[in-house]
Amino acid sequence: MSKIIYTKTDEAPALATRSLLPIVQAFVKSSGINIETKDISLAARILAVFPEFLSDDQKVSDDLAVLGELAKKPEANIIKLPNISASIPQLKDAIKELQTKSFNIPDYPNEANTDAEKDVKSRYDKIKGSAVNPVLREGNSDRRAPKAVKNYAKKNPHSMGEWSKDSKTHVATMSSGDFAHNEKSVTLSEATSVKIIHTDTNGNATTLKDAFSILKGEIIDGTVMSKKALLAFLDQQVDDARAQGILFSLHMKGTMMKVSDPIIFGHAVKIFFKDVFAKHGETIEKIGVNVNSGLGNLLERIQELPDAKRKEIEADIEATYKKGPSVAMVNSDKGITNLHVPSDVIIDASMPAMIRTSGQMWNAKGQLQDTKAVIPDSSYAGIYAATIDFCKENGAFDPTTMGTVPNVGLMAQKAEEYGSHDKTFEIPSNGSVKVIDSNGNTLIEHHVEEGDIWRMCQTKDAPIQDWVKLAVTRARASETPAVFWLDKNRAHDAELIKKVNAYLKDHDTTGLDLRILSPIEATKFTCERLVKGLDTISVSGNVLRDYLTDLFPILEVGTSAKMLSIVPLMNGGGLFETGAGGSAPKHVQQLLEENHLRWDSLGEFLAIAVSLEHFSEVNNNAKAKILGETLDDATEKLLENRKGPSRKCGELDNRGSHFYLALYWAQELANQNEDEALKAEFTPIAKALAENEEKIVNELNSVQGNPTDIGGYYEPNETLINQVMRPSNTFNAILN
Ligand SMILES: NC(=O)C1=CN([C@@H]2O[C@H](COP(=O)(O)OP(=O)(O)OC[C@H]3O[C@@H](n4cnc5c(N)ncnc54)[C@H](OP(=O)(O)O)[C@@H]3O)[C@@H](O)[C@H]2O)C=CC1
Ligand SMILES: O=C(O)CCC(=O)C(=O)O
Ligand SMILES: [Mg+2]
Repeated sequence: MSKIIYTKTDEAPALATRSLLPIVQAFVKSSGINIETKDISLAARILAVFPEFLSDDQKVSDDLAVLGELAKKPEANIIKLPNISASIPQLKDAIKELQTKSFNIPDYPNEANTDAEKDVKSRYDKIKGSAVNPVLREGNSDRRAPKAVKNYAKKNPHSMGEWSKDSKTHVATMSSGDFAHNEKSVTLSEATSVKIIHTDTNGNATTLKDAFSILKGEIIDGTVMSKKALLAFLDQQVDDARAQGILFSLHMKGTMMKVSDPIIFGHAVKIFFKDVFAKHGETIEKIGVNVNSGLGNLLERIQELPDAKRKEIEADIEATYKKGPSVAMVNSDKGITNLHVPSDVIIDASMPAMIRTSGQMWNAKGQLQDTKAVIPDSSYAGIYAATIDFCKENGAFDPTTMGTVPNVGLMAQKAEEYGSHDKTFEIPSNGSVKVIDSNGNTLIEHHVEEGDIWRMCQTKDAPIQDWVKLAVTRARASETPAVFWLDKNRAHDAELIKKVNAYLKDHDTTGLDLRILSPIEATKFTCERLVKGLDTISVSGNVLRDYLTDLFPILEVGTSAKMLSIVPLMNGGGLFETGAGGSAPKHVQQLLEENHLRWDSLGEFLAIAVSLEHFSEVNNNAKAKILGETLDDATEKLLENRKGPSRKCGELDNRGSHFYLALYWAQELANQNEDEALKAEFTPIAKALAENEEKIVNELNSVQGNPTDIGGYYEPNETLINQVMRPSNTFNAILN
């Protein structure tokens, strides 16, 4: 029998699941709809790959692999909540927590020398970073703000910091030597296989990656980030931030770009603290500091040193801060800077948050200050620069009047940069890197130097065809202009543009406004329309999909959590992602400190509704359709009545908002006349929920205000977490 899969993930969304899922299961049970969970949390993914270290009752199945297979089948119907894309510090924390819970898994080897260590490290490296989404995304992305969400934001605008023409905030990006400028791109006219070979200046060749197959029509790119150019750029930016008296802030995607970006992050830490590294380099090396894991790793490792040496290093770090520039802070109370942990500042969320806050970030004193946003590679930095320039010129966007920017994103089958990590290499020595096909022809070649970061990306043809079709379908369905964000002067985009022009001919595009603009031009065009209240679809590649589906939603509706996020799978199934945001670690902290969860499950509500609709179509189940439609109506009512979670302790939180969803959903089901059985079932439930509203809300809100314990962070205790997330006996009894 076909079923809906609901994913168990991490942090705030996983907490919310413990409250929301029992409600949804209770509502759909009588309609022959089975909702099953699959555990793709970081903890479960770790346990799944180390069975031989676990006792039989500790072993877990590899649910991610199961879902990866399912995503390729027509019966797939998966609701995917955001999960942790773990940086090394997060991975190590999770390992430590599991070990204290008597899971006898191995440590993460900082350096792997023996075969056994290499094996352990390679298993962990597959779990690291963005390891879930790319496996499930067997389709392209269709993300937008539903009308009800947009209308709610217009009537209840979120705060927007003002912009001044004299703001010193700006984006700093490289003008040569980076990935954007060194890119070479080829479209394969026939299927082949390629290997990646490094040859040093003495002619010694090393295989970086053994032959792997490339499909006919596939686009492949190779490019390189010059270490020399990067270091010079970073050094210059530190000096310039100091001279201008603004914050230094680095914005990377260390999670999805899990090989390249931590290396770049490490270089930034070293350059920023160059006096410290110059003086103590040897000691730092000896105690095994991994600077790619951030300043946090250095501060942790020096605790092992004798007191005097440690204090000396700490004093030199202090001196660097004093000399300036000031660094943007993640948490000024705790002294955590942007350079502490690579996963604390993730560009898709961090840049829009800054733009929403007048282009300012927090300094060490806890005050907002103008900022230099350092985005080394220039491939996509220009969109933020253009948005910032637009705000300087025109002032902040106005959520009560601005239009909307839905996105159609090319992401299927690990498209573009986000699939490049297994083909990204930190170059060991000067020489060349070549991509060579099965006939021995060199397709791409770069001269490289020691420490450069070389990478290759792939984009398959079938996903491109599907993406063009999705763009035309969406432009037609919403009668909205659609812009392909592609730069004819960039090697990869030039190849893609040829395909877009060819595949657009497969569709009826009469009357549609479709254009191709460079990302910077597209930003200007879109922003100019936005302030006039006009909508524009962005049709973009994978990285811009990620950036744009946070940037515009955060400006328009305050958070990307409110987005409808559909992935029509290429083989006919449906993957319904919830929102476009992440796992919000700050929200867990608040729950632990004061038992208030401000996570908004709106994205989940929207995803469940479309999943039910998809289920009804595939299984010819009319009840599922009614459940989906009534759920959407309930969500709209919830927005109208402002029953979303508040940020403040003591007020309605995530759990309370779920109660209202249940109340309104039951009422909608009781009020519909299409299905008598559902009406009869939900009439008394709606009545009971309404009669007990005050009592239930009181039971849900009165638990707030005290610290709470869920018995773990990555692997919480099931009993405790369920108790915390379902504290109303009255509500639970009605659901049962
Ligand atoms: N699809 C996925 O699986 C994704 C996973 N991630 C992962 O999430 C983690 C955190 O990433 P980060 O970049 O900080 O992004 P987040 O989206 O988690 O956080 C940014 C901020 O957005 C707000 N926010 C996000 N979602 C919600 C929600 N549902 N309800 C209310 N507010 C929300 C919160 O603001 P405030 O605190 O002000 O309330 C939050 O602090 C990382 O591990 C990252 O890899 C990130 C993006 C997508
Ligand atoms: O997979 C991840 O790490 C995050 C994904 C993401 O940010 C997105 O797809 O919007
Ligand atoms: Mg994102």
